[in-house]
Amino acid sequence: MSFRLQPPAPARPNRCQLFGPGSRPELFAKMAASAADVINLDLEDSVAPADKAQARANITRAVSEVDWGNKTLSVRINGLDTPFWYRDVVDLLEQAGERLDQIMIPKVGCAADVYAVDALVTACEAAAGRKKRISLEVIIETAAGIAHVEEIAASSPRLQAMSLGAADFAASMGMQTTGIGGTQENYYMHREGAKYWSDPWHWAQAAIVAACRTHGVLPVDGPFGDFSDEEGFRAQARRSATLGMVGKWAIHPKQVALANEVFTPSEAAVTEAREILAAMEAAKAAGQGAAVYKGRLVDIASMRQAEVIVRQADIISGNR
Ligand SMILES: CC(=O)SCCNC(=O)CCNC(=O)[C@H](O)C(C)(C)COP(=O)(O)OP(=O)(O)OC[C@H]1O[C@@H](n2cnc3c(N)ncnc32)[C@H](O)[C@@H]1OP(=O)(O)O
Ligand SMILES: O=CC(=O)O
Ligand SMILES: [Mg+2]
Repeated sequence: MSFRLQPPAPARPNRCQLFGPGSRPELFAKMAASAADVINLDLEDSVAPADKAQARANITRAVSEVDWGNKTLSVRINGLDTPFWYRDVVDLLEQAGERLDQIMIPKVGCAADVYAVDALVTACEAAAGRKKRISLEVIIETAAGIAHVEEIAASSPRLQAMSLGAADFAASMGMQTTGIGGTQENYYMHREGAKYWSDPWHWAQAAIVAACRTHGVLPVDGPFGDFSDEEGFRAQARRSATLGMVGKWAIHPKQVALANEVFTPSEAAVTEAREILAAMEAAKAAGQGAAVYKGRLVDIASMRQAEVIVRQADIISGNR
């Protein structure tokens, strides 16, 4: 390990973030009753400009009126290039109840974007005498966002999570697709008459995971637009989990169970992780730094790998 240690990410479940437009308040109770760990009430792209004020009022009321249980309650504000975002922050902080946990900033392009929202949140919190410190999450969904991903991950002690927003990311990068996540028809290699599809989101996900893990932020995979394609969602989510992401968005309630399934370590994986830890404890007691587990090498690095899985399972079961 470097002299500068890697800080742990917040110890809270974040397997699924369920989105719903602020302009559809009839969905709020259904969202609250879902099995998602995080609720994202949206003021941004799922709300038409003419509906922004009403959506703000709907959300402000629902923060206190709906029973959100033990979910993380987050509101996605409008981007810093719009005339809406400051009013989103001020109204939420002045009028929404203490139940609000988090504000999501879309289309973040540099650390100063987070600094600006942090400064406004800090002033509003103090002026309104709010007791609970609001946390922040960001979406990386522009060319500038991915180019500055590391400084964004380091931007504020309030920052808890960072998502990849595949739709806006594709648009900003000039990618020739209207697909939101998943396999892209024209992204393949060709060999001996066969096509081998590759994953155009992989490199951005890996950059987000590295930035997040360096600075103790939760890395999250964003939307998968085709909610009728369950296997497509599973495949993308499994890849994200394997890369180190902790969860994925649901843009339809059908996707909540899929995300929870993929981002909850299986019983078999947890059992194996615990067995590796036990094998290594026995090896250490015998003065060894390495051991054989089921015919393969395990050493002290294997303990760190196993601890990732056990920690994730413990966070989800509420043991941490
Ligand atoms: C690229 C991005 O920025 S993604 C993030 C922003 N986008 C969003 O927030 C969109 C969120 N999703 C939605 O608005 C909707 O799910 C839509 C538009 C995709 C589909 O809406 P509908 O046509 O109403 O969906 P559908 O008819 O399949 O709904 C089935 C049931 O789930 C409910 N439902 C639909 N969406 C949601 C939701 N987001 N949360 C909770 N419940 C929902 C419906 O009310 C319906 O309930 P019922 O069985 O009691 O009648
Ligand atoms: O905001 C999300 C996206 O995919 O764009
Ligand atoms: Mg977006």
